[in-house]
Amino acid sequence: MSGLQAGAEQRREEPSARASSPSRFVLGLDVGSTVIRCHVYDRTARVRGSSAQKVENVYPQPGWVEIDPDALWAQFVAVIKDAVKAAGVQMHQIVGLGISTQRATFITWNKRTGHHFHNFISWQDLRAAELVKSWNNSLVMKLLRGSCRALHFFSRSKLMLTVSRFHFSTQHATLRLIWILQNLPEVQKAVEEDNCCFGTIDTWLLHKLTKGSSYATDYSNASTTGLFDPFGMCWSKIIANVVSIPLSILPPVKDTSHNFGSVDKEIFGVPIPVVALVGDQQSAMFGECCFQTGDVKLTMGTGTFLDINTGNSPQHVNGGFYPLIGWKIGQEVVCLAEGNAGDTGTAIIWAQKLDLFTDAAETEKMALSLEDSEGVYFVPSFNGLQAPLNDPCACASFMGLKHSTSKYHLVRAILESIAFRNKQLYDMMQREIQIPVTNIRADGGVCNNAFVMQMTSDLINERIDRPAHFDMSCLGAATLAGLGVGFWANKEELQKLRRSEMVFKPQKKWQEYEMNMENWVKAVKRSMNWYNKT
Ligand SMILES: Nc1ncnc2c1ncn2[C@@H]1O[C@H](COP(=O)(O)OP(=O)(O)O)[C@@H](O)[C@H]1O
Ligand SMILES: O=P(O)(O)OC[C@H](O)CO
Repeated sequence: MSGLQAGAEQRREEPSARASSPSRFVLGLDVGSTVIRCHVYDRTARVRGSSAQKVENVYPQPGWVEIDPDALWAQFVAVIKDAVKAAGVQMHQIVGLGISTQRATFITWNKRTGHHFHNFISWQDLRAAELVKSWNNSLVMKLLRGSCRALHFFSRSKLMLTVSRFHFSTQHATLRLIWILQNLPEVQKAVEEDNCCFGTIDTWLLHKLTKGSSYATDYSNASTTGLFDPFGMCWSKIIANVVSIPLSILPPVKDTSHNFGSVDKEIFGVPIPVVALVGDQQSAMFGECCFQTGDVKLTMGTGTFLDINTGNSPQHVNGGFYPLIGWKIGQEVVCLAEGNAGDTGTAIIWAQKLDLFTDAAETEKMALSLEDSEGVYFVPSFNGLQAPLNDPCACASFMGLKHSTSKYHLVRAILESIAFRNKQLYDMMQREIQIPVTNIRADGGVCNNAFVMQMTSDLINERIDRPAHFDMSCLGAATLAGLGVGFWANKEELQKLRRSEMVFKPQKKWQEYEMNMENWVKAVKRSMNWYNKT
């Protein structure tokens, strides 16, 4: 959320909307990597009250990123109470709760006592980088890929093709979980005694909200762990067998919009039903009403996530874009292909901490006050480089610094790097996914920035629509929940409620950026494999 200066923020909204007050509401929550927020939505999908708090990541060692589950739980409960209060409504008026979460961040806990064994291990955490490298180069994986290639040749099975190209990544939960099992004997012991539960944030929040009576995840979250087979729509026996993760520690997978159980009465005074669990990118896709094949959304939050709706069957893996389940509602399954860049908002926050500016909103004017970055390039790689380069050992860097370089050039170079990464991801999507793009819609905190939005539109030569409210993960979770309890009738109704704030149209030709982008790519290449050299 832009302008979140203090630890917390509460907003009261739109008195005109209040006048026509319908008496029932749904809550949409987004547990992001930077911010945890809750909005109270009325039937017109207007926000009636909000609350947000900054997520405190813990960095116990370089490359390690964790979240304290007790702190997160306290914040989760607080933002719900504060948002409902800010909306001026009562808890009993809330008909359902939808929760969207950062994905593949996981925890394990003791099945009998409910106590967690360790902090959440974030999707940004790099502790498994060595494991990833050795597994990807292992004989087992080479044999697996080779035999699946042969099987695909005879069967034309998309699953076989996907496994033949499968590579682990640190963003998958799989090898971070293996790291935990190898390094925390207590967890390994619990697994052996059938006393260990694995959960991504959605599963663990559900466990807390229902005081241990519900244990589940949804298809969208499961499909992002790296342990799921989107073709069979179940946990992947192949991957689990290869790395020796017992399937018994994984939660049952349910529809995205589903009655997951009710919040224990002691928490909010009334038993609110939890009616949607959804991964944040899939949720943003739903909130943006990207319901048709070819619809694209570009989320620029902590990281950048570019997703395309690929219809009702998953695409096989081609290298950079990975197949995911968008959502499953009854018989309807919508699949996505996604590519991502790990460092977007993280670069803005880093620069802010260095006092290059005091508020992220200033960056736009700083960049626009210059003709160009004077040959300064930034490589956004605090968390390694994802596809198409896939290098967890790349470093973040500035190149081309001069005596004349000011903080304005540095800020412009950071913003340009976000747009260049967008272009790189968009080109990869076009190469790998043979589906014509219909609409492109942006969201996430960094889409506040008109400089980044315009430059991205120029670079990809497409119109990009920015919605009126861009907390799309909250809206997606709320609308998935609302559909589940009949608050809204169908997706057509949701489409009518969607409000666009601005459409960015290409203004400059790609050729005008070509040389700069080539230089930026050169800087990126020089930053690769850095941590192997030291
Ligand atoms: N005007 C802006 N220009 C650039 N970055 C911005 C702007 N407003 C907010 N941000 C950045 O957006 C990020 C937060 O985005 P958000 O979507 O809320 O994150 P997440 O959902 O990943 O927690 C922060 O890094 C913040 O600095
Ligand atoms: O926290 P966000 O919004 O950047 O999203 C994180 C992703 O869900 C990780 O897969």
